[in-house]
Amino acid sequence: MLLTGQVICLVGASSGIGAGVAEGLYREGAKVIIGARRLNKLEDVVKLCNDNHPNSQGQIHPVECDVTSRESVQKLFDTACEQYSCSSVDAIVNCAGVMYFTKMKNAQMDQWDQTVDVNCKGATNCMGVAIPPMVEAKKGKIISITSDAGVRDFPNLAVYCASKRFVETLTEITRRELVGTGVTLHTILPGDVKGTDLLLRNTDTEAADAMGVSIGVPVGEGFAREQLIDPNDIANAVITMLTSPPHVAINSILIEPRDQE
Ligand SMILES: NC(=O)C1=CN([C@@H]2O[C@H](COP(=O)(O)OP(=O)(O)OC[C@H]3O[C@@H](n4cnc5c(N)ncnc54)[C@H](OP(=O)(O)O)[C@@H]3O)[C@@H](O)[C@H]2O)C=CC1
Ligand SMILES: CC(=O)[C@H](N)C(=O)O
Repeated sequence: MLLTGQVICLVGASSGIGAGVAEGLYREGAKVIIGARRLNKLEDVVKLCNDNHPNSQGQIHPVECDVTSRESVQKLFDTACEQYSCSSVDAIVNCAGVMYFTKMKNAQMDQWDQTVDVNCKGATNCMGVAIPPMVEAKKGKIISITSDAGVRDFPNLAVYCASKRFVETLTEITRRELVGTGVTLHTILPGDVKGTDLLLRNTDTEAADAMGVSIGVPVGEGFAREQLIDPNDIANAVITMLTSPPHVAINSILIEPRDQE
């Protein structure tokens, strides 16, 4: 097992990519605290990990967490330290995010607010909570799942693309600021990942139709292009970052379906 003994906080783990990353970390023997708002779905993830990997030396515990609240993120971090008897964690992985296709002329302002709150403020809350104890401990990795939208322009996703660029910029500047402290920052930029809940709450059918995607269904359903990557591919990218040799920092991984334009 590649991650035996590593203590890892994982937020946004109740479905999709985060649930897949949780399984990968557990499979590799990590001690994981998983967080999200839907506690019942987190409990399903714990059960799935135990059922699928009965011989793992890993541990996994669910904690209700809303990344838009700094107190809630602090509670999750503190729970990890108490549960696993440490003053900091080896890594925090942030998979929490929302994505809404919206045409700017349709002014879906509540969805824009939520995008900024979860994607941007969620990232600053994770960093604000994790960086001070990590610097004190002289070690720690902060991994944010952003998107290929962090480096590519997708029409009908202006606020989402901007939110992902925010996290890319935040990460790169913080990474440079913390050089020499032992704390490193990383992003994973996925293309389309199948089977996740990301499009379930979309409502702007005009924007979705313009992109040729179906909303209200798991990502991938109704896509013209069949080949997509899956959450386990992202889990493997996270594990690659967490297991690099000490003198190496894999700062970013852009990972897309081979045939995505
Ligand atoms: N699927 C894809 O094609 C791609 C996804 N991504 C990114 O990956 C990340 C995960 O998305 P994906 O797995 O696809 O979608 P899902 O909708 O399946 O997962 C989103 C996760 O974020 C959590 N979340 C949302 N709001 C909050 C909140 N306020 N506090 C805590 N957790 C929250 C959800 O949990 P809950 O609702 O229980 O709180 C859920 O666990 C997102 O950042 C997305 O932008 C990037 C590129 C491609
Ligand atoms: C821009 C995209 O559609 C990307 N696959 C994402 O979900 O972030």
